[in-house]
Amino acid sequence: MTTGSWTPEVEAAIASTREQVASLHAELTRYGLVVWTGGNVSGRVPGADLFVIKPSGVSYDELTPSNQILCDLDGNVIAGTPGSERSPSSDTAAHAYVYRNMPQVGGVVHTHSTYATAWAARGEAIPCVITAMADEFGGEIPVGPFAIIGDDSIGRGVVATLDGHRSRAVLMQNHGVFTIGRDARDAVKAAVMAEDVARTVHISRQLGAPLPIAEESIDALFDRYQNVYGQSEALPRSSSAHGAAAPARKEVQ
Ligand SMILES: O=C(CO)[C@@H](O)[C@H](O)COP(=O)(O)O
Repeated sequence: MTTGSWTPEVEAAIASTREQVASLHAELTRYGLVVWTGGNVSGRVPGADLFVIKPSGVSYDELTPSNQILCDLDGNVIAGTPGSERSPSSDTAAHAYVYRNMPQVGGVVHTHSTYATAWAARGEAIPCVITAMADEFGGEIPVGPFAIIGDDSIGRGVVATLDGHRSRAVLMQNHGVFTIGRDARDAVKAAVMAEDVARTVHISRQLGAPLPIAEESIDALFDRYQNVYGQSEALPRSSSAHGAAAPARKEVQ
């Protein structure tokens, strides 16, 4: 365990990240991506070598900003901080490895969502056969290696698969989904959309052979969705029942 004292700006960033990570866990249950205490969300603290992650095995309806766990980028819990009396998520080493090796990533999510995990169990990438996949993932959702939980081997598999890949989601073989994003909300969106397209493509395959989309069309769809879709940053944002409108999308490399 390490301890720390920070500037008022970093303290504020820590508090804001705790709020965001705690509330985003409710999106995983809202969209049916997790059961019991499975899955987890983490968020990098802007301006600091820190991230916030859920406590291990704690019921989703008990998660609050103050019981999220603050860690350094080696996955060490910061002693004396709120929540530090509990053990962090069992995937903390994986999340930490991603943050250390993908500096552009601001959020990481893990689920065992049903359809995406069924594809992971077969070790098969989800082919890009619907425009929603081109929009969100810029192509297929790839498969990462089988890796046992508990050290950074899952994180190594996530980084090895996604670094330089347009997809923000990876199907870790025989395990489940890991997603990355520019922040925790973006990573949660990737997890929601990964399960949605996994279900659609699965159903399509039950009816017959889905038709591929030409690469140039995938590129055009991805570019439009990442750079044109939604509201410009300059326009006033309207909040919605689902929270503030998503900011203009930027591609996570
Ligand atoms: O995949 C696993 C367990 O096999 C974990 O990711 C759990 O799904 C969530 O663990 P905690 O975050 O509660 O420790």
